[in-house]
Amino acid sequence: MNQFSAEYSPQEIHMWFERMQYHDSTESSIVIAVPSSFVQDQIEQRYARAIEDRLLEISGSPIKLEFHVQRAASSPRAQRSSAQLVREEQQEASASQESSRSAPRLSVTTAVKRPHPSLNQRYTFDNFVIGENNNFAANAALAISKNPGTAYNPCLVYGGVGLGKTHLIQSIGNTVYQDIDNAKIIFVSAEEFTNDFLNALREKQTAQFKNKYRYADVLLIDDIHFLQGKEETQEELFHTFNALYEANKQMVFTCDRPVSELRQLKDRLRNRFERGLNVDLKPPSFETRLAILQKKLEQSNRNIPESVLNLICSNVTTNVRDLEKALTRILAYAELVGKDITEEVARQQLKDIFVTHHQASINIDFIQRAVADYFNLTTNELKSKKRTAAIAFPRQVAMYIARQITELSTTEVGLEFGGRDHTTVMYACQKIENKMKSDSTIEPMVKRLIRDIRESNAKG
Ligand SMILES: Nc1ncnc2c1ncn2[C@@H]1O[C@H](COP(=O)(O)OP(=O)(O)OP(=O)(O)O)[C@@H](O)[C@H]1O
Repeated sequence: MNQFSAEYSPQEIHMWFERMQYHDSTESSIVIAVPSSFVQDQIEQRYARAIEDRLLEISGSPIKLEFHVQRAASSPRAQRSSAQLVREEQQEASASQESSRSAPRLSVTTAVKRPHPSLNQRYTFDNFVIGENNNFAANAALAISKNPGTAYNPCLVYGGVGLGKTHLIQSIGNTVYQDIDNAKIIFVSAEEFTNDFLNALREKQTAQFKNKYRYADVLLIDDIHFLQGKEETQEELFHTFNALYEANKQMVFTCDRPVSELRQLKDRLRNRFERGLNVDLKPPSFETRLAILQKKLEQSNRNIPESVLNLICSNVTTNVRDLEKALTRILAYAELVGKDITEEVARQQLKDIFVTHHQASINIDFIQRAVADYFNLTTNELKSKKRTAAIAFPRQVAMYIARQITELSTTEVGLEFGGRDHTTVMYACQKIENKMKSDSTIEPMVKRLIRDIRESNAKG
């Protein structure tokens, strides 16, 4: 390391080199122990190539640098949460940055930059309210943004409409963009990726296309369910995926359902998506909905009575975008018409948004009531934890019907049946499908129930 001291500042040596320890070696590699993935990533990006070049000079044969993350079990540092560690290391990194020379590849930056051209500046972690429905996904996204290309790669965030998927992956992009100089961040919807690819084919510019996507440091693709049935684009994404994965570049995708439920997706691409961390976003609880509205009010420096906030949160339950829409409308009304916002005004102005949400929930209520009546049970029994055959089978029928005639995902159906997991719903649907094949009485029964439910729903 002596030769390095002439080239690097004392701060850099203290910050990075003194945190490396010899761990192991083979003929062609040296394994270095480091205290965290973040340190590993930084060393890889800043110095690995220079160290490997120096090792080649000294030994005359290529020696690869490998890393082993080793946290001291008993140190107070090790007892802190990984999020705290990431934060601390990030702060230390920023502090040491001032005195470090500019790195040849990616390096941490402290200056606030101009917005990224394809990212919405509003989509940041600061603006994202974390509740029980999204804390796993939000913390994963936060960890990725501090340490791209390491622990959670690839990551797939899935969930229903308007629950914050785009907000979360763009927050990753915005954070990496602000924190790391020269990081090449690509955010596209799956539709844009497809169009880009088809244009490249048409214009015979596939080499440019490959250069664009296969040299990204962070690739963010929104709404991958759009790729269903698009075999050529899937094939191209498969190769893009492999190139980035091999190069330890971060990929994050979003989808409106678990990948296992995407029907027209090639297995090998599905396997790639499933290889990393898959996290879901559920609809927010009443308290989280309230916190989201309060945050939006705070940001716009406005205020509305608590009773109106409660009214909105009680009536808009499954979609944060609609929650925002309701708030925006009521604030605009107050400003343009100059009236105080009362519960009555809110009820009047938000009638259509409220009705849409009630209709969405009526379907599943109808289904549960109709199925419970048919089997002479109560809806509470259907939603209960009881697993006796007399209840389990009707519950599976109700779940199957819910999947057939509503837009709800398996995650959402699971929530409506006492907070069950989406895999339970998938299992139930499979079970009913099998029974319909093996027992000729089942299919007519399910079809009749579906017809009755549709008719009574139409009558209102
Ligand atoms: N937890 C949250 N805190 C604050 N705002 C949120 C939260 N979740 C969602 N939003 C806001 O709700 C709106 C919809 O979110 P977003 O577009 O990210 O949803 P989505 O899941 O990508 O929807 P879609 O499936 O329609 O693409 C955005 O304006 C976003 O900022």
